[in-house]
Amino acid sequence: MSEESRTAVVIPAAGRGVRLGPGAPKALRALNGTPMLIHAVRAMAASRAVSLVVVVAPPEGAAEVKTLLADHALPDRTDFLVVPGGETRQESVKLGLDALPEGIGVVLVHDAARPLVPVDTVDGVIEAVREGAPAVVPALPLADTVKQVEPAGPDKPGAPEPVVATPERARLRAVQTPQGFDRDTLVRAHATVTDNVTDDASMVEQLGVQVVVVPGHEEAFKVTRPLDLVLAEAVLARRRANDGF
Ligand SMILES: Nc1ccn([C@@H]2O[C@H](COP(=O)(O)OP(=O)(O)OP(=O)(O)O)[C@@H](O)[C@H]2O)c(=O)n1
Ligand SMILES: C[C@](O)(CO)[C@H](O)COP(=O)(O)O
Repeated sequence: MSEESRTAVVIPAAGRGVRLGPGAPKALRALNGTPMLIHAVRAMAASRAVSLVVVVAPPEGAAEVKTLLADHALPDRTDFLVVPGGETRQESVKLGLDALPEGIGVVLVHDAARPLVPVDTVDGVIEAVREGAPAVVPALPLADTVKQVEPAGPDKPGAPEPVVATPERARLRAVQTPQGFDRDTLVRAHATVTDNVTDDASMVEQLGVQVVVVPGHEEAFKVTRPLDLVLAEAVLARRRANDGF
């Protein structure tokens, strides 16, 4: 592996988890007794291609996150850094990018809120970037039909919303993380794009750079609402049962 193709992962973990309900910051909440963040860090460090993981911690929680990383078994081949996060996911990712050392050529951005992504998905994204794609996102086809609506607005919750269009489902994909990038492309996107967007790949799209999709995985789902915790614990239980055979 050339020095320039060394791969780092930035894990934005500074969100509050409002949609999950009251409690600790989402990344620090437990899944089967282990913080979600530790599951996510292990999922990234499971890839032999990953040499550095930068965790972007809740702003007041960097010391706690450093202690968590020290207290849990993690692969020796991977280095870890912790930096405090920002007000938005975008700001947090930028703070993680700013902490990257020289010699990293490929950067993955992975939500702490997707703790169960399998290593094959991580490796698939890294491989596509190393083969020359500047921006790669894992994604799945949709199970539901999607409608574009005229949103009712926050002051009218539950009000009927007029449908504007029904995009052709076969052309849509639900995008996951880790999203992988050539480092210079992602740094340029974060230096250029000022709109608040919901993923890093759309910032790269705004530069006019081609983003490509590779297969995602059902277990890379994002823990967003309380029911997702139930699903995550069921996935962990199934993995444990399968390991037992
Ligand atoms: N200021 C922020 C906001 C979000 N994130 C991270 O971005 C990822 C995706 O965000 P999301 O699932 O929306 O997490 P929260 O912002 O915590 O959720 P909510 O919107 O329900 O508060 C999470 O790993 C979250 O920790 C972050 O690092 N910094
Ligand atoms: C980056 C992401 O996970 C891709 O699906 C998603 O856009 C994050 O959205 P969130 O609202 O910040 O959870």
